[in-house]
Formats: sequence, C-alpha cells, structure tokens
Amino acid sequence: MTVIATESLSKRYPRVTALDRLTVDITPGVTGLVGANGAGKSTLIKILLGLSPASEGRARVLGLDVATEGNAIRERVGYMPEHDCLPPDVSATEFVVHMARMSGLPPSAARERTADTLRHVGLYEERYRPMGGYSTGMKQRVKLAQALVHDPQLVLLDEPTNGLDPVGRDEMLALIRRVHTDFGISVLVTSHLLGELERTCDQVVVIDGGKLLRASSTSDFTQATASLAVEVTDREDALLELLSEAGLAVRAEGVLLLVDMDPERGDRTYDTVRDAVAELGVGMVRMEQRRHRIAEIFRTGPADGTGTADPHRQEGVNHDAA
Ligand SMILES: Nc1ncnc2c1ncn2[C@@H]1O[C@H](COP(=O)(O)OP(=O)(O)OP(=O)(O)O)[C@@H](O)[C@H]1O
Repeated sequence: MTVIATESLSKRYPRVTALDRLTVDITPGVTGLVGANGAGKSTLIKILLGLSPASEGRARVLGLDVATEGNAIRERVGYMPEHDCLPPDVSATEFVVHMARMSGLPPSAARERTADTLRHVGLYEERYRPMGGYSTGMKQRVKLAQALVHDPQLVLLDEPTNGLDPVGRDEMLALIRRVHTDFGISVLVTSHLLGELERTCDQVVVIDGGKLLRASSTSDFTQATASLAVEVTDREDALLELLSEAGLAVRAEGVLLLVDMDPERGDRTYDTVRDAVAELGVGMVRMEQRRHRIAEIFRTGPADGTGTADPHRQEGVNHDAA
C-alpha cells in the first residue's frame, strides 16, 4: 500500500530542472523529505497536490492521478505551505473556520472542528487574537491546524520547523508525530535538517538537485550501521587485537573501541566483548550501542553507491555523534 507513488517524475523550468526523473513509493506513516534548499521539495509537493503540472512522468496520491484528479486529491490531503501566508488582521479561529468552510464543511461542523484542531496544536486563548501579533511558532501551529481541519488522510507539510528555535522545533516535531499516532493521518514533512527528521519519521526520502538519492526506512538508515562503543580502563590495543581475532570488525576512536554490530551474530557480539575484557582482566568503563545518525552515513555516501551527498552543503545539518 502506498500513499504517494511517483514514476520518472520531472519538472523543468526554463533555466532549471527542479525534479529529475524521480521514482519513489511512500507508504503510510510519517515520511521525511529531505534535501538542501532548492533540491525540489516544494516543487514535488505542488505537483502532488495537482497544482502544478509535471513536465514528464506520473504521480499518484492516495491512488489518485495528480494530472487528472487534483480536486479529489485536495479534498483528501491537507497542505501546510512553507511561507507566511496568514492574514494579519484575522484571528486563528476565524481563519481556520474559513479554511474548513472552503473544504466543504457546514458552518457548525467547521466551528467545532476548528476548536478541536486549534486545541490539538496547542493554541488556546490566543486563538481569538489577530494573527499579526503571533510568534513564528504560533503561526506555524495555525498553518498546521488549517491543514488538518478537514480531517485529511494525508498532510503535506513544507518546512514546518522553519524559523523556530530548538525548543519550538522539538514541540512542532512532537506535534507532527502525534498527527499520525493520534489520528492515523499519514504525513510527508520536508526539511533541510537531516537530524530532526530521523527522530520523527518512519521513512526518509533524500533528494538532491531534483534526483532521488535514497529512500528507505529510518531504521535501515541508522541501524544497518550500528556499532558498539566499548571503553576499558587500559590495554585497548590488546583488546582490539583479541576482538579482531574473534572475527569482529573493530577500530579505535580516541579512548573508545568501535565494534561493528554484525547482524549475523546479533547479541553474541556483546558476549564476545565481555569475554575478551574478562580474559584481559581489565575494567569495563562502558559498553553501549551507538546508532549512527543519518548525517554521519551521508558523510561517507550512501551504502549502495548510487550517489553521494555532501552534508556540508546542507545548512544546519546536525553533525553530533549519537
Ligand atoms: N516557478 C518557478 N520558476 C522557475 N524556477 C523555479 C520555480 N519554482 C522553483 N524553481 C526552481 O526550482 C528549484 C527547486 O525549487 P524548490 O522550491 O522546489 O526547492 P526546495 O527544495 O523546496 O527548496 P526551498 O526549501 O529553498 O524552497 C530551484 O532551483 C528553484 O529556483
């Protein structure tokens, strides 16, 4: 079952190819669409909404063809645009009621759904004040609320964490996660920050220059290359040798030994390390699994060798080790 399927989808502007033969299947859940500024994220969203025709290729959203069934798609899909688009003299309540009416809800249902949705996104008394006085975080919440008010099956969120401070970002990401867990709505969320998507998303699609770089579940990105970080009181060199002899892939990084988690061995990797430490008679300071972050994986390029991505080009990428 796919919520979004594209087939060799391209979008060419006179001077730029914004999407270049993009073929990807997106399943239900929370999916991150990540790419540097100008990678083609907003272009893809506009095509998926049936608002902008593709130059080539095909796409289906909830089984509907974007070229011919745009109205039906927009009935079932919510959209949160990237840019500030809120009229400053209107309150959140008035605006979201208006958007609910535009989606076809009768007046009383529109008012009820608006109250529920604004509560869900965490806007309370402020919902009656003109939006011109809102903080960026509050504006992003209103934009999210209007995308949800008609109870869609899927929402497309374009850079919802843009302009937010780290706390605001975390809150927005938690809210996005709850859109799926509380209501079963699938989410496609774009960001140029790899780090924030890996915490929130079930799947990640990476595009660069309009081309697909990689699409897979977040756990495949991060766990496939998990390693065990081991710190001992002394004799690291001897331990490294012993573990290598036992058939483990080990390398030293500062005071740590990093042991690849071999899926074939599974938890026996821990036993091998424990036995080797005991045999040397040294003290174990720590042994913990280290999940690689998506950004780290991209530093060395995708494992399947289909392309390379340089995270340094992507502003704001979080390079911290896990
Ligand atoms: N209407 C347009 N006419 C001409 N070029 C366009 C148009 N819209 C987008 N582009 C170009 O297409 C490329 C992809 O833009 P797009 O907005 O999809 O990127 P993005 O990944 O969403 O980045 P951002 O987050 O900065 O918007 C860019 O080079 C952009 O300049």
